[in-house]
Amino acid sequence: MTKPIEEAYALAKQKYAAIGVDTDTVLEKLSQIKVSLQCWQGDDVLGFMFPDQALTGGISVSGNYPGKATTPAQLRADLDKALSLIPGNHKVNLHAIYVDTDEKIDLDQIEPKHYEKWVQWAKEKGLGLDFNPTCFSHPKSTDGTLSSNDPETQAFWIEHVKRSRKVAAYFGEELNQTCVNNIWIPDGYKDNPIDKMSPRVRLRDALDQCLEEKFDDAHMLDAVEGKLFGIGAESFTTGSNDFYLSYALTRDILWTIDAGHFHPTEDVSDKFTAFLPFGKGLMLHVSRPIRWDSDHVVILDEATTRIGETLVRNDLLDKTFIGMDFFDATINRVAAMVIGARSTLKSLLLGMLSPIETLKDAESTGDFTTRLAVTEEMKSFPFGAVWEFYCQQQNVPAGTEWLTEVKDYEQKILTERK
Ligand SMILES: C[C@H](O)[C@H](O)[C@@H](O)C(=O)CO
Ligand SMILES: [Mn+2]
Repeated sequence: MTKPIEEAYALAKQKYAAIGVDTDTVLEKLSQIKVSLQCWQGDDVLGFMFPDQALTGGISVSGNYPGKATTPAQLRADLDKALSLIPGNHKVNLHAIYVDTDEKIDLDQIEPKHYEKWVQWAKEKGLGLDFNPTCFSHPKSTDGTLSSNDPETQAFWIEHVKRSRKVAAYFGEELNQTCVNNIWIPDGYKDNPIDKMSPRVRLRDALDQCLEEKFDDAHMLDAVEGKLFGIGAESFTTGSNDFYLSYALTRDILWTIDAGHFHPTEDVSDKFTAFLPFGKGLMLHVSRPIRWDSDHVVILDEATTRIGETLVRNDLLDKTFIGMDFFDATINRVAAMVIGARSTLKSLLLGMLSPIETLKDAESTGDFTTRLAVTEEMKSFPFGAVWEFYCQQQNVPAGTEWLTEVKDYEQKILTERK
């Protein structure tokens, strides 16, 4: 422990204690939270199955920063580096295309054995894993996937999603913790469709087939991720947010809320308490949309802060799986992971460091003056001192020192990659 960090924490602790917040308890609580680090930030969403296939599905990565991972071993090394700079014990989120096998297989052939090395690594590092079927960047995804009106194409994707659920359940069993299997498809139309019903009925029925096999909730939970629009599907998204909200509620599965998948002025955090009185639980894709679903690296902006605050203030952490979803190739990809994860954790810490009961009391007695005054004053409380102490406690660099480590890694490892 460095002395200045300890001293600053001692002062901060007193200041928070004066308003009824016990910082030691807060840090203990924060250390229990897992965020799921999306592996696809490490290689621009290419994966190892068809790495030469262009990224499709209306999502896009910009930039060409040197050193992206091109093998599973490289990606794991990058994740190791990133995780060593993020306080706490977390999960890694894989897409199906991140197989680690010498076999030449297609998406409708994946099996748990193709991901064994990921599981072995996760066990060694004490990590959890999440999973996603990859319903894009594939020759069969150009005209729809699960909602395709071509029975052969649709059957291919149903098989892929069924197999993805088996892989997810295998992860959960092996790692003894829930693996979320998140289903997102890019199906939609560039221009106004005439028939808006049939694609959605096909999607509903296809999903019902995918979900037929039952798994233990302790190992695998299904989640469905809606979206407003994608590039090339601006007029109609089959798996829209309303569609999946209804689907998740009626099938008792998780609803995935991606921060970039709504109208820009919507407050995504406001959706948590609209869904959870009825729904099983949420999966979050914490992201940063700039004008569109641009998947910028998460920072501690107002939207992210509101996500953290809402989860904490409303006691939603037990029902919410927190993942991140961004991919930026204009900066060092390992740094991107670290920045996004640290910022997400900071939003949770900020939420925990408020005098929630005092604020709730003020609100329930109609004292909105106190509610506004205290929340504003909290913004200049010594949150940074608590964060730095937490980093130190968790044996990760407290401040920008982590960047020195990433720069060093870049020089020694990333720049050597072809
Ligand atoms: C890789 C994608 O981000 C992802 O699977 C999906 O979650 C999404 O957000 C598409 O916009
Ligand atoms: Mn997403």
